[in-house]
Amino acid sequence: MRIAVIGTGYVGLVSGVCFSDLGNQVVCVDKDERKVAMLRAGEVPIYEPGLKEVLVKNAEAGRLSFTTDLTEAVQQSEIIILAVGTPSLPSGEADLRYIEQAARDVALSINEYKIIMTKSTVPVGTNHKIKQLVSDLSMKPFDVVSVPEFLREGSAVKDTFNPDRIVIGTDDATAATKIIELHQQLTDNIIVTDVRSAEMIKYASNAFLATKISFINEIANICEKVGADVTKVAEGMGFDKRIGSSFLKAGIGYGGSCFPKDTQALIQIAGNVDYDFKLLKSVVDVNRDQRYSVIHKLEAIYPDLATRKVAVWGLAFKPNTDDIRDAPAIEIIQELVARGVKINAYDPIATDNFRKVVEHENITWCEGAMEAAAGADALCLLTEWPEFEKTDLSALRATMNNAVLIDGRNVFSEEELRDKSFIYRSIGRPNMNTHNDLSPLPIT
Ligand SMILES: NC(=O)c1ccc[n+]([C@@H]2O[C@H](COP(=O)([O-])OP(=O)(O)OC[C@H]3O[C@@H](n4cnc5c(N)ncnc54)[C@H](O)[C@@H]3O)[C@@H](O)[C@H]2O)c1
Ligand SMILES: O=c1ccn([C@@H]2O[C@H](COP(=O)(O)OP(=O)(O)O[C@H]3O[C@H](CO)[C@@H](O)[C@H](O)[C@H]3O)[C@@H](O)[C@H]2O)c(=O)[nH]1
Repeated sequence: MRIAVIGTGYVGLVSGVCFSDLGNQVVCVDKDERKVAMLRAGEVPIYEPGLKEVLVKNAEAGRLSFTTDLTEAVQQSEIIILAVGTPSLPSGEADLRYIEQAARDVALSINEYKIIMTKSTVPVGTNHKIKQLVSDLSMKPFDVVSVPEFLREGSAVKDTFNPDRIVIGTDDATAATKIIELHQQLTDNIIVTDVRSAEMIKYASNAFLATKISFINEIANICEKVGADVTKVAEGMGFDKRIGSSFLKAGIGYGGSCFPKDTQALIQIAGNVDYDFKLLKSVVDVNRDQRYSVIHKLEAIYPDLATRKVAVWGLAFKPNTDDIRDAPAIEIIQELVARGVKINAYDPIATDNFRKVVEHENITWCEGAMEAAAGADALCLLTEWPEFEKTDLSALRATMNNAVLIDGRNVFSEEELRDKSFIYRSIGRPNMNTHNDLSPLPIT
């Protein structure tokens, strides 16, 4: 099939690469000339493991190309995939200006029958609006199909080639057949629904996963007070197939370009039809508070926190990505800096992106983990990059001014820390937090 993908963010790029790898002819369109020039040169504008290899392979095979010329791309394709951003407005509602503009651009370019397949996450009813918008501008035949995307950053290639399911929302049987054909090599779990249900499946899925995270974070907070270990609690719960073990990792809360935005949007979608989504509002509140748990733990150790130097390991919202959109590290570092704390920050990949959003004279950007820890009064681990697990804790203790470790992602274990003389705080693991055997060094 001949496919045009509009937007070369995570979703557009990975979809384009996947469909070309399946033998289709794919052209990816972006209005950002810099991105298109990079992609044409075989460079990938985002850090996503495995993406570059498969992109270059398909580009060299002549199945995948990149352009800024939307009209030509649309005219030569049968299927047009909309994969542009739908960020949050200040109200929390999804900002539909990019998807509406892309739909208009497509409408003005249609020369013959097209299937417009929306992969962007859009509020319920948006695909009907897109249909209206296109038919207002074009007399040519077309169908609009909602195919929400479920990939995760950091494992986007694997997720796209091995999806748990494909959801196809359409009212048209012919379009459904064509889109099923496009995906049938990927999975047998293809669910065809009406358009509104497909749109809702995406929001409901993200809201449910966010709920699991806020739930386990609240359990963690109670564990700290009653003397239980949340990692054991989550393990014990996860063996129950009805609960499942995934998305039960307690920490400093969820971030990223999707959960914060999509939970807010669903609250708004509900509000627009006079439904007060109380549960999801609490999920969002819990998540906001959870980010501050790191600061509360620091304050409990250092009443004079403002005079201290704190190392931060991890700036990206999760490991294996350079994406810092709504990363918990942003709010945590901004709050510490506002209090006068000096920060040594380090991330293996995301520092350049982070500096575009947070810049302050009290922040020193470091090239390595040990460099960041040198002379610090405390170290906060905010992203569980694999390299942090391999830390030589004796060397870490020796380089820090005070051996205080706040582990926001429960990376280290009690065994590893025994006899290392750290004051150690993690999330929901009270035994370690009060363990006298750790013989903490006196704080200077
Ligand atoms: N990032 C994810 O992991 C993920 C996963 C599932 C779903 N989604 C959803 O997919 C959508 C895209 O997210 P993303 O993170 O991949 O995108 P992004 O915001 O990183 O990139 C969007 C791209 O679209 C381009 N663009 C915007 N308007 C255009 C137009 N009219 N013509 C050509 N190009 C245009 C922009 O220049 C940009 O490069 C969002 O709705 C998001 O919620 C994202
Ligand atoms: O047990 C867990 C799992 C995740 N997180 C955090 O949750 C956030 C999101 O993680 P993840 O879901 O792995 O990454 P995303 O790339 O944001 O993917 C989510 O958002 C995408 C965009 O909608 C969807 O496509 C995916 O299915 C959905 O998992 C990150 O900050 C994680 O640190 C936790 O705190 N605990």
